[in-house]
Amino acid sequence: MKPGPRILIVDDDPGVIRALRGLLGDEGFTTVEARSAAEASRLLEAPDAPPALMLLDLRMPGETGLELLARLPKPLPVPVVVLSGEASPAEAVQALKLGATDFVEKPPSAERLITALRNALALGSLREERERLLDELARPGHLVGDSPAMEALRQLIARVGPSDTAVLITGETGTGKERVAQALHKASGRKGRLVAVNCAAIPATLLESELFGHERGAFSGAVARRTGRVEQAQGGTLLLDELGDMPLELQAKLLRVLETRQVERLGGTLPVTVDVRILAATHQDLTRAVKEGRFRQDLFFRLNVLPLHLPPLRERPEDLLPLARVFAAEFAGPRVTLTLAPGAEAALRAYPWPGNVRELRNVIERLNLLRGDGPLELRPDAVTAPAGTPAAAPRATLGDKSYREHVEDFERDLIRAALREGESIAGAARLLQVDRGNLYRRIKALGLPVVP
Ligand SMILES: Nc1ncnc2c1ncn2[C@@H]1O[C@H](COP(=O)(O)OP(=O)(O)OP(=O)(O)O)[C@@H](O)[C@H]1O
Repeated sequence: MKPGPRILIVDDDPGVIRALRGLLGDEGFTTVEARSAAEASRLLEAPDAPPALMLLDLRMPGETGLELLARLPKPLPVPVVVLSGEASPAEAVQALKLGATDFVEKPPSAERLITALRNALALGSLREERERLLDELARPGHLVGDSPAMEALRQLIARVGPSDTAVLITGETGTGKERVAQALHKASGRKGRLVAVNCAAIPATLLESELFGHERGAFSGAVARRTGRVEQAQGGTLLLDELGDMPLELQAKLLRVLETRQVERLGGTLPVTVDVRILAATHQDLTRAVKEGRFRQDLFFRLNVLPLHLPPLRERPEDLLPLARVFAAEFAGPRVTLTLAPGAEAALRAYPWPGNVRELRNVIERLNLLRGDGPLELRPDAVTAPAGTPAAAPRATLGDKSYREHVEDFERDLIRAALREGESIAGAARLLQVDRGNLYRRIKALGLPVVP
């Protein structure tokens, strides 16, 4: 039989230790014992078999239980249940503040003690799971997902990461292109930073100086010298996001940087040599953009040496649940786990996810906001009326929606039509006679896909 969880009993009274050892043994736990705080810390640090929980007496000669709790790193290395006879309520509160999970009075009833231990162990493993998930998410560029496509992508990134070749990352909006760029930067081992420039969000007139920098007085308003993003990425990686939206003249300048590895600041005389790895991301079909004369063929060839494609989320259903769990860990509290109501997984798989992983993240965030104190349960209706697809949802009557929601619905329909007709953000912005950067921010705020 598999041995039960190891409990570290810390008590200066050998009689108490004996009694607890018997009681816990009967319940299937194994025990390890310490007669002082110093001995307990040694056992906690033992690298081979750390205990799963510490049952700690507060009153001990020498260092007390409270002093030991105060000294241990936070969060505590193992869940702690405190056990004490004459401890005052103030001490109990203090122990809980120092991270103990529960407090049991001596002499404990067997039932109360065992319940406290089981609860503390369950909470400990939930915390561990949550920490593992959060850790996974926090690692820049860590790609969550169990699909064959994601696995292949991880392998490819490990292989091409260390080279200096430019990479073109393609995929629909929200599929994780920026995250892949972070993964590539991490795998490159390059010492410099990853600098990202969103070519659609910056007005075309400012993009050139943003990228290449300018000397003082290069144009009216250039009151001080400014290094561009390319130079800021020196020794690191430059991500050109939404590259399909870069104006043609700038494409020529970018090609020159790729070929010569030198940049010229606006108004500058001497070129600056740069050691920068270029990554580009786009949701647009660049082959079509080349045919239509919106994108330079030579630049396309230069970047397309290493194309990396991210399939839409609807084509990799194996990633849905792992991603949902990671986002649940990100948004919900430590005691909350994501559960699935009957039919929820089928609903996730049936839904087309036009906003891809970003939309799934929004769904989980909304679910967490709406749950109040209740459980985080994903029900099939969580994805039947998503933001940004009112066509699929029944039209609400006037009374159902606020003024703001009506206006936003109208805005969504309008922008979607402009994107269809204009074929890109730049085209839509021209049709609507608005600034491209502002339009881009509105699209994101309304949860719309940036694809026409
Ligand atoms: N495989 C993944 N693992 C973990 N998080 C992911 C993954 N893919 C996407 N995300 C998360 O989903 C969100 C959208 O991803 P990201 O910004 O990388 O998409 P994108 O393709 O660059 O979008 P856009 O084209 O709109 O700029 C981010 O919060 C990102 O961290």
